[in-house]
Amino acid sequence: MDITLLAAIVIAVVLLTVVGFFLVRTQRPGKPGKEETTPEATGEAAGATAVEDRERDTGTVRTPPAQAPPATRPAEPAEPELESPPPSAGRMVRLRARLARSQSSFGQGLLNLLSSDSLDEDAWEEIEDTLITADIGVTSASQIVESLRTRVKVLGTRGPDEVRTLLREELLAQITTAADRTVHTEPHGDRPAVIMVVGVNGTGKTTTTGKLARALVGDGRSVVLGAADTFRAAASEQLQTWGGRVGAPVVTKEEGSDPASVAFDAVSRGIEDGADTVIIDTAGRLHTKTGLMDELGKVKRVVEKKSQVDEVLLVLDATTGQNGLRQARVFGEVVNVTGIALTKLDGTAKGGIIVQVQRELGVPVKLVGLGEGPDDLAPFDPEVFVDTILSED
Ligand SMILES: Nc1nc2c(ncn2[C@@H]2O[C@H](COP(=O)(O)OP(=O)(O)OP(=O)(O)O)[C@@H](O)[C@H]2O)c(=O)[nH]1
Repeated sequence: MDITLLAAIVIAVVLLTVVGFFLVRTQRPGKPGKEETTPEATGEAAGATAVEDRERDTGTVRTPPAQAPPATRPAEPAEPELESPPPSAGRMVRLRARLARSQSSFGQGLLNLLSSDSLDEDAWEEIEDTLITADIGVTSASQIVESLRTRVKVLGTRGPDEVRTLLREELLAQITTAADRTVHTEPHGDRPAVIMVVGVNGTGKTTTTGKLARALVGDGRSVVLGAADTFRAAASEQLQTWGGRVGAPVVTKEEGSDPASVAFDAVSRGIEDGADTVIIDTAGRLHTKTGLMDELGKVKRVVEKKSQVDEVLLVLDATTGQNGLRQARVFGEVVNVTGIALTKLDGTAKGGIIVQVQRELGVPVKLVGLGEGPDDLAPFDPEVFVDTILSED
């Protein structure tokens, strides 16, 4: 055999052996190697890299990849049943027992003094002191006493009914103002009415916002709530609970967000939804903190870019007396308060604050809080108030 032919055969055999060895290796199962990478896997990795790049570029929050649905779905949580709150009309009459409990000692004290056998100087002074102790204010107290002295003299006799009638008229003359007590909740055109709820810490703003929303729903209105108290996370949760119970959507943002932006979004949502009323709960702030008061002014100005503000309700705690008046003055300067919601009237005998706050601020008390229950907020009715504190039962 030719030596060249032999060499060619040997080389061919060696080549076939080497190729055969590699072919067998690649078909054998073993550890995942580079050659095992699937196109899908490569695509996923490329996709992930693209997402990461986008995130790096835009700083957006990453959304977790969609999970494959489980074979059997867990049961949907049951929708909470919506409550049907009672309408707002006649609430003060329903809550008169609360009012009688807290205020009637004041009324009865006055009636007893006026009915005493001799109405001498000391007695008149005591009547004036009783009125001042009830936070009615010095000016109003002396006006009431002056007028009563004159009328008692003219009347001559002082039977219990006459005394009651006199006192009723004098108290009503001090409480009734020409100002309108309507809470302006009616939408105008395609825009909802906008109500801002303001006040110092702990007066009951969030509670009043929630109670008012309930009362409006009870009156057949649709309401959107704005949790612009972004300072206290619990306030937003509290409001969501109030809203959830009556099906009122609550616009919120994370703690520390700009309250003006929450308020703006809440009004936008109200317009989109065609809601009747938007109520914005704001953070409690001390009237002495200029920065915080400026922030409140900003919230109102930002809302006004979207819609007029129909009502600014100042929430005052009836138990804080004179301090409440100081707060009212400063808030009035910053946001043009249109009405007072006087809370915790069930917890104090100093209902006379109603007279003083209206006189000082020239703004009517529109709502009164008479308890911690969800429906313990009532439109203020001066006649029911006076009749209750002068009633014998
Ligand atoms: N007895 C009584 N308690 C009330 C009334 N209104 C509110 N409260 C209570 O007052 C407390 C404070 O109420 P909130 O609504 O949290 O007060 P807030 O003004 O929103 O508080 P901040 O957000 O901290 O400023 C709660 O315990 C309420 O239940 C009322 O009319 N009567």
